[in-house]
Amino acid sequence: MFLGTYIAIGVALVGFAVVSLINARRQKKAPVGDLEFPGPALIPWVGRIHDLPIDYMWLKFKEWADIYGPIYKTRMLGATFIVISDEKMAEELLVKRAKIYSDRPQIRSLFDSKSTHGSMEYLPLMGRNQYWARQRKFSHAYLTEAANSQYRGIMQHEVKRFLNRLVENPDDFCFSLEDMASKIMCTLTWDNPDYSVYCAKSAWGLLTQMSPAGPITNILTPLWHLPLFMNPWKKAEHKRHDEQQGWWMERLMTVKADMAKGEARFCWTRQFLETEKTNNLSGDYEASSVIGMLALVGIFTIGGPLHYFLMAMVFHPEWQKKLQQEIDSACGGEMPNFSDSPKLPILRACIKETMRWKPNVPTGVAHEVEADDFYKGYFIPKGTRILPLDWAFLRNAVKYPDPENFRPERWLEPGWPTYQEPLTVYPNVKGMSSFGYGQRQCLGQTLTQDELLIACGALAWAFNMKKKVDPVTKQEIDIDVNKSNSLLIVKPDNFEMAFEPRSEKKKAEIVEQWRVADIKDQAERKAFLEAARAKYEKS
Ligand code: HEM
Repeated sequence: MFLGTYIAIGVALVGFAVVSLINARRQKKAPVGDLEFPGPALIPWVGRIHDLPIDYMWLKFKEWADIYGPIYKTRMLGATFIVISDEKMAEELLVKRAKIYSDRPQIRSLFDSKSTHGSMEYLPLMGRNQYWARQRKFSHAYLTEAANSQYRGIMQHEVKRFLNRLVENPDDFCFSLEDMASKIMCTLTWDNPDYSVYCAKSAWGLLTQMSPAGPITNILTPLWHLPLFMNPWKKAEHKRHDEQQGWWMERLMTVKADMAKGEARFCWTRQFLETEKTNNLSGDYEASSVIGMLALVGIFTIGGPLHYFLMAMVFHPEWQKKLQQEIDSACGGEMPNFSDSPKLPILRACIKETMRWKPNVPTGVAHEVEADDFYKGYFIPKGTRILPLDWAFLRNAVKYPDPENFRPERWLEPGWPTYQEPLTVYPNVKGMSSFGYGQRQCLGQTLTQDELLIACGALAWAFNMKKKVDPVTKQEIDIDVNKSNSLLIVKPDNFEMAFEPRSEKKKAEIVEQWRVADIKDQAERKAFLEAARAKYEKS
């Protein structure tokens, strides 16, 4: 870095510190007579940034919850956080008072993440504004409609490809697993699974950019305000942003061009373009963004539980066995289908317990408060960020005895606090605290539930999932279940394991099922195109 850059950084930091100190002095104090939230002692301006680790931040938040209680306050570089680790309290604030608890904080290292200035790009990060309201409605309609019709066939197709890839190249499973999730989303959005690799890369680019563990400018926020010519973070974000938006727009334009020739099959983009006049989005740019965003979200969210399900199976062969027995008897030897769900409580329990054991949004997603408020005698000023700490909710030993361990029986056996009947319906993952709260609750719950059911069911139907044996030392290769990234949405670090087809017959079946599915898909695409071209030529 140039000397000038260091000087500018220094000036920016000092300037920011002065402004923040002035703001801190001006900051609203709890009205006299009202309680101050408990919480760790705070250093002016810095708050607790000095001892809040970037890695596995949720563990520190939980540690503080164990000391300061289920609701406490902390500050980081000028922002006030209320951290909640009691589900009832989260509901009281984020659901019952959703009217003023549903905004989002600004993410420093994204341009206009809240869409305050009309960028309309990132639905989950938007403030509670008009763009958010209409995009939420739009996405909700698509995810619901898709649940009823389109995506189930797409999921089954991609799961068959995934199993075949595991037979052909088992060591590449971390890639093929995420690629499966990406292909499902790329087919739903643009009817083209070949976009999957780029789309997944783009998804992680955005997720990194918005996470506290991403660019330093999300923590040392003043650095973001350095002039562009000496600001590598802003330059990098310009590049990432422009590429991503350009790619999303290109996808929409490709579908539009195909539609003009009658060559576009069903996908969300075609659906948008057909109903453009009746839906209330502002046009192509906004539509390309909301659709592109859904594609990205469906990749980095579902990847986490899929990875952790594999780990759970490796470490709990007894549950793997029970699961395989359940699938074999309930599905008559076939790969599980959506309609088998009522007969597969053990599968649903293993999936739900995976999401409880290793929640993949462990800190929760922050809501920002839009007006001064009081809760249990405590003052919550406007602008406070509320963090529903999912890691703590799911480690509540009263609701989840033996919380550190993978115990699917807590969903299956009477006597456990979480047991619920009928087992044809429960357990299921919808409504888990992991999907958030109130007006901002996750829109992808049905899609998640269906994809996990089909993918995890297929894995248990097809393979014995085991530790891998090192070919040289002949020792089993260990897996560290506690190592992951520390982004807002978590997945474990790549690990090694083995996928042993449960029999030669099954192996042949996996290969054959994919061969047939692939031929059918290609034939359908070809027939559609030929029919469209014939029609076009006639007209
Ligand atoms: C394991 C899977 C998933 C988890 C754990 C998860 C979790 C979450 C969480 C915690 C939020 C924020 C809720 C809040 O602020 O209170 C959220 C929002 C959202 N999720 Fe998911 N999600 C998952 C999968 C999906 C999928 C597959 C999609 C769609 C393809 C999706 C679409 C969305 C959208 C659009 C929002 C923004 C809602 C808004 O801001 O109004 N999610 N999700």
